[in-house]
Order: sequence, then C-alpha cells, then structure tokens
Amino acid sequence: MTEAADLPETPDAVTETAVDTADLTPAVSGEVTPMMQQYLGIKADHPDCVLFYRMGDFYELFFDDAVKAAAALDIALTKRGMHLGEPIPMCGVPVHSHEAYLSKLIRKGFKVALCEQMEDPAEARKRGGKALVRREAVRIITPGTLTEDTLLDARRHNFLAAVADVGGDYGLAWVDVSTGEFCVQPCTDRGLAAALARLSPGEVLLPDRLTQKPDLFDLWAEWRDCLSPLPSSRFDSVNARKRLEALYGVRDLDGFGSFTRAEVAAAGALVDYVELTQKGRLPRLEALKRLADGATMEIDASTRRNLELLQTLSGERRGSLLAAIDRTVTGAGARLLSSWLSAPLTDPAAIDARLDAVEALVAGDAVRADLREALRRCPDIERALSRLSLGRGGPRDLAVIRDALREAPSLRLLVQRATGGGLGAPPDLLMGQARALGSHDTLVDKLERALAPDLPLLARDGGFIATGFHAALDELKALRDESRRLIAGLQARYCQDTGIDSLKVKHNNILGYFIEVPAKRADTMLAARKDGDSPYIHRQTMASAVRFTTVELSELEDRIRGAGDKALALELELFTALVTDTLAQAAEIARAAQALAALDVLSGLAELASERQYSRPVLTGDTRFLITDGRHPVVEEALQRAGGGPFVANGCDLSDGQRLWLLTGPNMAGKSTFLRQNALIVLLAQMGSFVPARSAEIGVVDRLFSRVGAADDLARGRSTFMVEMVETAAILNQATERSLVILDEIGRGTATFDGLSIAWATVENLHEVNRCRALFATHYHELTALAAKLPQVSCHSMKVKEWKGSIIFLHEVIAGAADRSYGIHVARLAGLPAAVIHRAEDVLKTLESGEQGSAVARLADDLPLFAVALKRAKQPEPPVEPVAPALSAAETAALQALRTVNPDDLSPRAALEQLYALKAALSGG
Ligand SMILES: Nc1ncnc2c1ncn2[C@@H]1O[C@H](COP(=O)(O)OP(=O)(O)OP(=O)(O)O)[C@@H](O)[C@H]1O
Repeated sequence: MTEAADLPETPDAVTETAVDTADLTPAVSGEVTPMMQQYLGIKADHPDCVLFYRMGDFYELFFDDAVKAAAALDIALTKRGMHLGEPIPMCGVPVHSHEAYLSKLIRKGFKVALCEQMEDPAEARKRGGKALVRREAVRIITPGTLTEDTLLDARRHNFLAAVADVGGDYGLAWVDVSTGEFCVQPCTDRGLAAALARLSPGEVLLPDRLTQKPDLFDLWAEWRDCLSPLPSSRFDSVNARKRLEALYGVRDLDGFGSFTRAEVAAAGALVDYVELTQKGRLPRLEALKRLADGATMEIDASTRRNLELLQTLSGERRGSLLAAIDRTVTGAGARLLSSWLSAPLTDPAAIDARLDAVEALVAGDAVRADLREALRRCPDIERALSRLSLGRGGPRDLAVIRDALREAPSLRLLVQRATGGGLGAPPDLLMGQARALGSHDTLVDKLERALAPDLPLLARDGGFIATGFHAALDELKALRDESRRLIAGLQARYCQDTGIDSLKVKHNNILGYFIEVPAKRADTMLAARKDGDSPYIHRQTMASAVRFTTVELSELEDRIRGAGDKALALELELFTALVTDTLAQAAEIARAAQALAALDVLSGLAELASERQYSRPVLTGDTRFLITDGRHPVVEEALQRAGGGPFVANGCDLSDGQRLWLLTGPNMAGKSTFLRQNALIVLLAQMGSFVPARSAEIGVVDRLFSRVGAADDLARGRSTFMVEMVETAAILNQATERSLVILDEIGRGTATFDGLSIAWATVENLHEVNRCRALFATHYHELTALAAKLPQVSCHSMKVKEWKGSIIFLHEVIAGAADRSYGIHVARLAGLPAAVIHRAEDVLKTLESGEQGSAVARLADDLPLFAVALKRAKQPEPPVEPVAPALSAAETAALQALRTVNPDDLSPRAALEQLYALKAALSGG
C-alpha cells in the first residue's frame, strides 16, 4: 500500500482543491450544480456500482453509495452541499490508501466504479474560470476482475466464471483476469455444481433466466454471494462466437478446438463482461482451452469441504491438505498446486507424465535444491504481465518480468540435469517446461539497462529510468537536480538575510515553492515589505506560520518545473516503449511463466516426497485399490509437530471380492482418520504426487464422494440430519463402478432404528447398484451381519487393548468386526460424572440382555434381499383412489359457502367476518 509519505510533493501531481461545498451547492435552491450533473450522469451509467468520484486527492462517495459504503467501511458519514433542497450524504477515502477500502468493499460483495479526473485542473481552468474538470469512469471493479497484488491473494487463483445454457446443455467458462488463463468445459447440471466447487470462483456470471430455474436453486444458494446475473441477451451464442473470433483475430474458432454452443456462449459473455468492466481494455487472454468432460476427477462441494482439501471446515488454510503438501516457493507455483489438487486427473498416462517428472526430481537431490533456489528468485510474472497489458502496470512490473526471465537460462540447464530415477534423459514433461522457458536475453538485457535500482509503484511518479540509459533524459535530470540544489542555497541565504534560523523553503501542490517562517517571526518581514525595500512577497497567513515568495524563487521554480516536467514526460515515453517491447512478447513470456509455475509444483512435490518418505503410486485403468501402510498426510504431520506418538500406518485393499469395507470400532480409535487417508491418497496420486504409503496401486477414480463429519447448514434451513441425507442421496444417485465412496457413520443423526435401517439400505444399495469401491465406518455393529449375505462386504475394525478397566487405542485396522463399541469408556475418558457412567453401564446391560438386540440380529436372515426391494421400488406405485370424505350437513354447507368467497373482493375486516360466519356454519349455527 502506498503510504502518504511516499507521495511526491511535486507540482506535476494532478490536484484540485478537495471537496468544495460551492461545487455541490447551487446558487438557486432546487437547481443542480454542474458538478452534480456530471456526477449524476456517471452514476446513472453505473447504477449497480458504488461510484468512487475522484476529487483531487480523494475519492468521494455521495447519496446512497455514501450511506452504504460508510457503514461497510466503518468510516464517517457526513453531509456536504445541497441537492434539490436536501443536504447530500457524503463520505470519502484518500486516493493514496483507497485500495484497502476497495478491497473491503469488494470482499463484502459490492462492485465499485472508479471515476477519475481525465485532465489537469489547470487545463480545465484554461477553458474558463468555472469550467469543470472532465471525469470518466475508467474501470469497474468486481470480485472476479481484480488485478492488483494488494487486492489478491498471491497463492490463490481468482476466477471469474460464466455459466450459459443452450438447449438443455450447460457450458462453463472461466478466466483468471490476473493471469490470462481462459478455459471452458461442457457440463450437465450435476457436473456444473462439481465444476464450480472445483474452481471456487470469486464471481459467477449467469443469464437472468437461469436464476429462475428450480433445479438450480440449491446451486445458486451455495454461490449466492458471488452471483452476477446479466440480461440473458448477453449470452447469445452466435454473437459470442463472433466476439471470440474477433478477440483472437481468427476467421473460425474451430482452430482452437470444437466447442458446444453453450461453451461458446459462456466464453463470449465472459469476454464481454471483462471488456465492459475494464472499459474497453482487454487483458491478455490465453488461447481458449477446453477441459473435456471427465478429464478430471469429479468431486462435489461437500466432499471438498469435508476432506478439507484447500481449507479446513473452519475456513483456515492451516490444517488443510493443501497446507500439508505445499512446498512451492512462488505465488504462481502455489496457485498451480492448488489447481492440480482441485482437479486430479483421470487419464493414467497424463498422471504418469507428472509422476515421471516428480520421480526424476526426487532422485536428484542436488538438482532439486538448485532448482528451488533459482525459483525462489522468480517473482510473479503472470500478474505483472496482466497489469501491463491492461495499462495498469508500473515500473516494478517490468522489473518483475526482468528478474524472473533472467533465471530462465540457468533453470533450463538445471532441468537438463534432472535425469534421476534411472532415466537416461529428463522426463518429457520436464523437457517441455525447459523449452517453454524460452529465450529472452534481448528483453532482459534492455530492461536491465533501462530500469533504475529503486523503482516507484507508479510510472507517473518518475525516477525509474536508470542513469546512462537515455542521454537526453540524463541532461534534463541534471538540470532539475541542479535547480534543487539552488533552492537549498536560497534557503540558506534567506535565513542569513532575515536572521530567522527557522525559515524554510517548502513546496505544496497549491502554492508551489514558498518561504515559510513562524508567525511570531514574520512581523519584521511584513513590516519591511511595507517599507518597500524587502524582496519577500506575502502569500498566505496561517495560524502558526506566514508564507512568502520572492521573484527569484518563482523564476527558479519555473526552471525546475520545466526540467522536471520534461524529464517526467520523457520517462513516461520510455516507459510506454518498454511496455510495448515487453507486450510484443507477451505470449512467450506467459509460456515461460507457466513453465516456472509447473517446475515449482513438480520440484515442490518432489521435495515433499523426499522429506516425508512418500512413494510413487501405480495408476491403472481397472478398479483395483491396494494400499500398503498408508498414512494420513495431515494427521501424521500434526502428530509430529505436536510431538505425539508415531502415526500408525494402515493398509487398505478394496480389490474385487472385498470392494466394500465395513469398519467398526470405538470412538476415537481412528476410523475417520483411516477413511479420509484413503481418499486423500487417491487425490494425491491422481494429481500426480507421490503418496504417504509404502505402496499404492489404484485404478483411477472417476468421482470421489465423502460423507464425513456433520454440520448444520442453517443458511439453507437444513438440520444436521438433513445435510447428511442430502449428501447420502447425492452419492447413491451418482456413484459409478469407478467411483470411491467414503461414508462415516451414516444415520447417526436420527433415532437408532431409523438410522440403522437407513445405514443398512445404504450399504445394500452401494453393493448392488453403485458397485463402487467404498469404505463405510459405523457404530451399528448389527450391520456386520451383512457380510454373510453380500459377497463384496468385508468387515474390519480398529484394534484396542483393554487394560485395567480402561482401553488403549492402537489405531490399527484389523480384519473382523469389533465385538463391542466402548462408547462408555470414551465417555469416561471425556470426564462424564461417575454417577452418569455407572448408570449408563446399567442401562447398557439391560438393553444388551433384552429382546431388541436379538431382533436386530435376525434382520439379515429375515429381510427379503435388497434385489427384491429394488424390484419393488422400480414398480410403479398403484394409483391412489381418491376417497370421498363423509361430511355432515353443516360441513357441506360451510364448504359450499367457502366456494363462493372471492378473497380478492374482501377487505381484511370483511374477511374476518366471513371467517366467523364459516366457523358458525360449521358448528351448525
Ligand atoms: N493411525 C493413527 N495413528 C496415530 N494416531 C491416530 C491414528 N488414527 C487416529 N489417530 C488419532 O486418534 C484421534 C481420533 O481419530 P478419529 O477421529 O479418526 O477417530 P474415530 O474412530 O473416527 O472417532 P469418532 O468415532 O469419535 O469420530 C485422531 O485425532 C488422531 O490424533
């Protein structure tokens, strides 16, 4: 954030006296001042935005905008001027610190239109004393279109997404405006939910019409804070195709791949929106890429949340899988890692390509260390490039590009040394990155020569071109600096002449250079002036100081301003030329940026594997699942950090014949940890990472589902049990033979028998219908009886040791069902009062000896097979015959009377009377 102190006090800053009440108060009440007319005109063009109206060194907000923003920003709401006889509510933020306020507003869901002064106030004055400074909205800032580093998280993508539908098909497009990544994918409505969950966009554009579609109500509720509905006409696929063809300068978009009409409509609407918000300036957008349906593992939003992939259930990064595996050293690498983790692949060959690269870097310790060291020196090119292409970049963005590209040659050499893992040559994926790094010597050399060591954030602050780069500029700067030395000399002379030690020559934007002396010392100077023999001309009297100038000082100021203005103008010209040179190679630079990010991710994954002894998984096209000595990546790390005992590794074999594991065991024994660790191992394997296991053979998983943990979704009016059932329903309706399902304690949120029955039927459905690989943890020991009936069900339990009336959790998964649940032991551990524990033991004894237990145990034998139940479910329900209710004469009369009533014709009072009359008729009155 630029601090006030960084702002140059030079005469060239664009200023205007901050809010002048006169500009906002009409001479005749009821009229509208020219400035207010200008404001209202711009505001009318941006009705859905908060308008930041630039006035000198402030952005001012008026009327409703001021009221809303003052509350959201917690800043003072005041009143300034009059409009139609009423005072105008107003608040303002300083320009130099406005980004912090902007970021707060955007995070709270506002859109902001930035309205700038388009000319120097001096220019406006030339048109006439009262002429208004020209202003225009130069940009609309929305959550999905941010580019400033201060508004973005360096380690996270910020996607803007658009959804379109054409003839029942959906198309999803997304772009990261700050990096230029631009993709589309075809979707079904279910796939749409999973894809949005994967991208986690900051803003979602959609046609108005879709907000009314009942099937999607739930989905929109989930994204309600990010939705930007637009007129449906903006999603016209024919216009969108033309828009995209014009963007890429091609005659036919098919050269980029074949896209559905819905995809084209979504991508076109996105480009339009970006152009609209950037007021006609498009950022550099990469060639449109298509993510084929099924190319990545489908993971729905609740599974992502439950497995705490990118953040924990409480919303923190720390404690998530991402935080545990992130060893990247650059922002771009961190963003790519999070994309890979969000979208694990399903093609074994593509996964193997990544694993080959990781393996080569695991084996080459020295290469990896050098590579990571070089990457650490690479700043974020992607975002710098995007700011430059939007005309919003500064000298530091050029330096970023220079510094990162400078590393390309040494990185290329390092990659060529990555031949570890018994491979004769570096793996293809690494070599591909080495080539993509490209050669940028000429540009780097030019930027190295051009840029000064200390760079301002904004080009307009000047002083960023290195001495020696441009002779004419050096001359102007020498002249300007010489004049500044003369000013210092003048100050010394004036101190001596007046005998006032505290006399200073100062500068501000309104007066320019002036001489300032404390008020109590000014009398002699003022008196001398009256006598006519003083060079000091009075300019301004303040409470504590008096300001003067001299003819000499004014002349010097003109010289300084002349040289300074010329130097700055020349610097800006040189800046534009450097930006043009850089952008001419934007595509190559972007490729290099992506290669840097990929190298960072691959070497980070290798670092992780070597640090934590992960091993390379084997991915296949079948449905095998064999993990030996698997560990939970997050719990293992947490245990280690806390200095706890070692993590107990556990295997899992879901091969044919035991596709569905029923896992029983006491609370706290480690069931959830085991369930999750297997899901996380699959995720890691399919994203191309080594895994925390001695070995892992996994037939690629198409969809991953988890029903673990429980939380209310009060925002959507769902109780814990309802959430559980909605998630279970999604699994049973969607899991395929290639899916992996993790279910933790289904049915525990309701009455015991209801819960058991639901859990029972769920296991049967998974076994008979979904036929997927599944892990099912439960406290319902009765379920283990199913193992006898269902060939793929295999019972496992968590090993515990009883010792002196207490239990010790061994965290080891063993074959067979647990014989008891130890719930009361855990309750004792948790500190429940002894009386409650004793009473609970008595109750348990009674229950276990009673009839209920044996009744449940007989379930497996007595119930018809699930297949029979399934057949029954598929038969159409017999039509329900309407039964005419028998009514009394009084009821029939009341009903008759009710039919004749037209509620719209009744006043509230008459309605109440009718109601009394009906009640009376009912009781025969
Ligand atoms: N394999 C393991 N090795 C070492 N410690 C473990 C292991 N598994 C779990 N733990 C420890 O035991 C704690 C409880 O594990 P977890 O939550 O998985 O138990 P649970 O059986 O699912 O319990 P509940 O039924 O109450 O949910 C974990 O927080 C962890 O500290």
